[in-house]
Amino acid sequence: MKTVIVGANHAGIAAANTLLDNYKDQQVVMIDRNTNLSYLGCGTALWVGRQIDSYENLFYTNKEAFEAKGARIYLETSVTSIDFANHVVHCQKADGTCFDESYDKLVLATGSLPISPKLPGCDLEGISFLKLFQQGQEVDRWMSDESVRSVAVIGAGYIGVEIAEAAKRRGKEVRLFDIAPTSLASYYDPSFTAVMDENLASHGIECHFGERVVAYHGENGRVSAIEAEKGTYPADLVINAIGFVPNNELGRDHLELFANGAYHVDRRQRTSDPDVYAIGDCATVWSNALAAETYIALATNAVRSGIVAGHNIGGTRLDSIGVQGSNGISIFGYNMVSTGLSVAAATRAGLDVCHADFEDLQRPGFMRENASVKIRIVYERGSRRVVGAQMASTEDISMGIHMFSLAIEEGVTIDKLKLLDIFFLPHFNQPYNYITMCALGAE
Ligand SMILES: Cc1cc2nc3c(=O)[nH]c(=O)nc-3n(C[C@H](O)[C@H](O)[C@H](O)COP(=O)(O)OP(=O)(O)OC[C@H]3O[C@@H](n4cnc5c(N)ncnc54)[C@H](O)[C@@H]3O)c2cc1C
Ligand SMILES: NC(=O)C1=CN([C@@H]2O[C@H](COP(=O)(O)OP(=O)(O)OC[C@H]3O[C@@H](n4cnc5c(N)ncnc54)[C@H](O)[C@@H]3O)[C@@H](O)[C@H]2O)C=CC1
Repeated sequence: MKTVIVGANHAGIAAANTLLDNYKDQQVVMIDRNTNLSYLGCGTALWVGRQIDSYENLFYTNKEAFEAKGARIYLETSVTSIDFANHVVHCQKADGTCFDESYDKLVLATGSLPISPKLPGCDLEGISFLKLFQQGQEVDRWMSDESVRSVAVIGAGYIGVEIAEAAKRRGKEVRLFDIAPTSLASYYDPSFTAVMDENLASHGIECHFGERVVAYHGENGRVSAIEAEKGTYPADLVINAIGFVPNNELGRDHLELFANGAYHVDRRQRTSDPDVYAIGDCATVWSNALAAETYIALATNAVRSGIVAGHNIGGTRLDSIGVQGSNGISIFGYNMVSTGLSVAAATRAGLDVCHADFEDLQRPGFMRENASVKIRIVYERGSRRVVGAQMASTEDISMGIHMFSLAIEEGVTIDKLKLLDIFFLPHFNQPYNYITMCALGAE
């Protein structure tokens, strides 16, 4: 059996490794137009902000590793089109030479593309995105340029907030814009985003939320300012981070699509064409919180969907168990984690939800080291099943959110959480843990 995988980043890598490590009869061909693979984009802000020494360790595999496993892998090679009827992938190398690859099974792992604000002046030099390793290198070069004194970041989602912190850590004047009224509005409710906004402002980032950018301005072909609804501001470097769209350029005319253009897949990652699978940022996911298909572009989803597709192609039936979109962020030492739906997201999705809030110290007051933890649990009014949770603290609260992820996945109710067995040890938490107290406070 021959499987061709288009896209050899996180999702494609997971599918290829699953096939190569478990199904020795499989012939695997991987094709990617980039010069590199496995780059951890999450490291860009850490490296640009000099929180890690270099980008060297932000790659976790390479071309040779797949060749050693018997795969054929073509980098700097674009798939230009696919003949789905005859099972042929048309490819073009960087030097212009073309070749075809036939397939028995095809995996589309073509990921996502950054949304580009179509604004006047968008061709000026000094306007960047932050999707690729090469773009991270470009931004780092700009940050090292003394003439770059002010940086404007458009989009205060995860990428925008993280790169704004990085620019501040590099001593730049930083302005952060978003059309939403707060940062991180897609993931957290206002009582949480307000704390992040304060954290950003207190570290010197000028936040312009609820303010749309309308144009870039420049001199001698280089950006020098951005114009927004409430004013024009200096900007020697602009970083666009206003979200991703699924990259469906190869299959949109043949395969069934979700509302935002992602390939519709079933729980085995199969598209509407039985010989074609789609994984990662170009495909939909099943949300256990929504109990519906949706789109959540995360490396964690990319990897898991690659594993599921790999096993199904290899001959082992494996259904995706769905996702909760668990995610986290840490900005100037303030940590926020969330899973499932915020009240705002649940309401937008038409769910009738309630929520319980609580805030307390992590440990008993007699402990020398301590910090406050905010928590919100979101649950459906009728079924009382947990559909989301948000937590925030300077403490590492990441392990707590994994429990909520499992609770959502398994349909656990808020009432079952009230007396959940949670250990007590003063080093770690309080006799009445904030999860217990939050759940007990539910109506
Ligand atoms: C700055 C940044 C920080 C992030 N931080 C996090 C994080 O902390 N946690 C997290 O979970 N997620 C994070 N993400 C999101 C995560 O990187 C993506 O969800 C993940 O990369 C999706 O993997 P993928 O393989 O599906 O798609 P992609 O990574 O987009 O890879 C798709 C691949 O397909 C190739 N390709 C596309 N079309 C063709 C074609 N026609 N021919 C040949 N090759 C093609 C591309 O070259 C690319 O290599 C971050 C993203 C960015 C940009
Ligand atoms: N820590 C993590 O888990 C990380 C995850 N990622 C993932 O990568 C993907 C891309 O991240 P982002 O680009 O940050 O997308 P995002 O969806 O997280 O944020 C985009 C932001 O841009 C804003 N926006 C949209 N249009 C705008 C406009 N015209 N002007 C100003 N603001 C506008 C939105 O309100 C939103 O706040 C996301 O799926 C994200 O989850 C990225 C970085 C870190």
